Amino acid sequence: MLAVTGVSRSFGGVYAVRDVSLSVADGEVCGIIGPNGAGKSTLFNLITGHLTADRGEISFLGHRVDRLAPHRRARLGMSIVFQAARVFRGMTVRENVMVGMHGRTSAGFVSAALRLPRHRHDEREIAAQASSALERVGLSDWADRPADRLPIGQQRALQLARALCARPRLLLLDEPASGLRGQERERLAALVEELRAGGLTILLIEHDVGFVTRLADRLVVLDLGQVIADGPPAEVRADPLVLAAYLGQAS
Ligand SMILES: Nc1ncnc2c1ncn2[C@@H]1O[C@H](COP(=O)(O)OP(=O)(O)OP(=O)(O)O)[C@@H](O)[C@H]1O
Repeated sequence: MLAVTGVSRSFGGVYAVRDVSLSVADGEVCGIIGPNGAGKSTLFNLITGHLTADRGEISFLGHRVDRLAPHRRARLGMSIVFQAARVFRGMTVRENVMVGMHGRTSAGFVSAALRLPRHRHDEREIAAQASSALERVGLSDWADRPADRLPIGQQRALQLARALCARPRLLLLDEPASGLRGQERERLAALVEELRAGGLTILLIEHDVGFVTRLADRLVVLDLGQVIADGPPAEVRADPLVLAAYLGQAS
């Protein structure tokens, strides 16, 4: 589904990502881990299109995407949940999910402004899709409540619902467990497991190695911008190179 081949990116002459290759198969959950400064965020942004590579190729569903803007990659089926994403205040949970879906409907802005029948049909369609996404993430009971009252764990679930509305082929999660503790983390892990069981392909970068080990079919480990291990989580975690890279890391 996704193939990254020989991708490099440097800042001020220093490599953040160097000659990285990895692939994600259909239905797979792939985790990218690595110590601080390893290049995880840079690689994530290269895949989403928020950064461009100096060298290398990125293909998604058979299309070369490495020169495409983020919204064009999104249109092909990449959907991102950003780490720092917030909910919109003053809106309900359902409205938060519906926002952003309007641009994707067939009727468009003019018909929306004039409130033509097609627009009303689209509105119903959008509301139905939002409800189904909220059900998928277990937020149905919260749909009509103010989004900013949600606990942080459920705000993360809301962001997932928003991403699912785009019917992604590949879901990209940026440190989904950050800021979550105990039960909230468990709930999010269970949710990602459910999405995986439903056949969704997921790529996540994560600081919390325990969280990602449990969820991923495969782990790719970066250190100093390069891939130092790639394989099943249990194997990768026992790899001497990986253990050495994490040695002396405080977190
Ligand atoms: N916009 C930038 N300008 C200059 N240097 C950058 C930029 N983005 C990243 N870097 C550098 O590239 C290297 C990799 O950073 P990156 O943020 O990708 O690592 P990371 O693995 O995500 O780290 P962390 O876990 O701390 O978030 C670091 O040395 C960082 O300082």
